[in-house]
Amino acid sequence: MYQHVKIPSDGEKIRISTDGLLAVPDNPIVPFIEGDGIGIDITPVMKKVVDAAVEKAYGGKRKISWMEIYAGEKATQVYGSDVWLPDETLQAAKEFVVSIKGPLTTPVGGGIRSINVALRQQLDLYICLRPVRYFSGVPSPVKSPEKTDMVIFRENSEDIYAGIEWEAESESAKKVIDFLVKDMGVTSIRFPQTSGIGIKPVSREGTERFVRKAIQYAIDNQRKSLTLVHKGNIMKFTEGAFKKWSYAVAANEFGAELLDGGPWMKLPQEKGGIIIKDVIADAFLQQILLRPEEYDVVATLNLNGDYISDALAAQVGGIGIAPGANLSDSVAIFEATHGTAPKYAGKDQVNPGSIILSAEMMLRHMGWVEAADMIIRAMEATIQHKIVTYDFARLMPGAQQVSCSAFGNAMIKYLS
Ligand SMILES: NC(=O)C1=CN([C@@H]2O[C@H](COP(=O)(O)OP(=O)(O)OC[C@H]3O[C@@H](n4cnc5c(N)ncnc54)[C@H](OP(=O)(O)O)[C@@H]3O)[C@@H](O)[C@H]2O)C=CC1
Ligand SMILES: O=C(O)CCC(=O)C(=O)O
Ligand SMILES: [Mg+2]
Repeated sequence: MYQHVKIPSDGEKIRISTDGLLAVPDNPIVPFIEGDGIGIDITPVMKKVVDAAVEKAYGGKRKISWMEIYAGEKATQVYGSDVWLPDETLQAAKEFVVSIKGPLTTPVGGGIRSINVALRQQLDLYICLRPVRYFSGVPSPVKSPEKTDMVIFRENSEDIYAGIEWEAESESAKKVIDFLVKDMGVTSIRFPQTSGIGIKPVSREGTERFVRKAIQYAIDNQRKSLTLVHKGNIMKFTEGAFKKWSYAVAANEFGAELLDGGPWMKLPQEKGGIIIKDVIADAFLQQILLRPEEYDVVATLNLNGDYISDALAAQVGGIGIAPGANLSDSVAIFEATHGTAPKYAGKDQVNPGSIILSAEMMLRHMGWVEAADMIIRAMEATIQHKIVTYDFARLMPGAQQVSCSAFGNAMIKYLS
């Protein structure tokens, strides 16, 4: 029973069958969170484009029944001023299996650090999957943006994002520092009286389940390489262990063998002969600009993945068209890489491309590939016709600058 969520009477649930595959009815109920800030602009446009693509692809045989669920500022209006992430939102995301969300503001002074992070942790959405590809015609700060074609696997449940930290000069921080100094023999806290403390948990189990999925993705999608991006030279038992455990999964579970004496590895030919390699995070950030064609699937921890997502998005035109998915072994929540961009909220101005492409990933995940393909073609055609929102128009001579909703309407016109 739901208190404020209205289940559409004309739809059916997506289910997970006994073999672990999705069973998607022709009229699935898909929960959506509108999102804060520019959520009010982009989410309705995304729904309109998706509905039009599904209608066109399946001639009315298939249709999504959208069901609104709440998080962020809208949840506080519906459920009460302290309720940023209602339990029934989590329940609906689990029960209806596939959802999509707009961006959510991090509440100032609330009990929750980030509602996005809380959603990922509470539903154990341990993979953040963010493909980065170039759409021809998009303005980019690099000379050959088409060379960037990567898929980021960002570990989504561990690392410094676990939110284990204590404020400087608090009783808790003092206690932890005392323990570190007296019981653990730590001598390297430079200013113990005034240090805040954060803890970075990275586990073998978390790494293994995550990198297993990333390698399988690389095999299933015929990718050339998988690069582990880490800062293991400095953080040996977290980032370094991530690298070590990941190579071990490649060897023990996928039969990878050392390449030229290692540490790089290669999967057997029947698994695509994919190269498994690693690079230190700072070097990676310069190499993606200098030689992006050398990187394909990228597997990395949470904080590195956050930085890398925005950096790579910029290379192909910015976070206006950067899609993503948060995945567990059962539940999926699709969302854009960008945030709530508050200064543009309600102005019908921003690029709805990120959430539309996130919905495209959702349709593909559901097996509705014809509608997904149509969305990709419509995005390509709209940009080719130089019909773009402000973010692209400011770097694109001769472009026709349109509003967020007009961009969606242009995409609908070019659905084919
Ligand atoms: N998953 C989520 O829900 C996320 C939520 N957040 C939250 O969002 C809030 C704001 O974060 P902030 O750091 O400003 O980052 P944002 O991603 O919200 O915005 C930063 C800048 O990116 C550009 N931008 C973002 N979205 C679009 C779009 N759709 N179209 C065109 N340009 C876009 C704008 O650049 P310009 O000004 O140059 O036009 C904008 O000012 C914070 O509360 C943060 O915690 C942040 C990231 C992810
Ligand atoms: O939750 C937030 O405020 C930030 C999330 C974020 O930056 C991301 O998912 O990339
Ligand atoms: Mg981010």
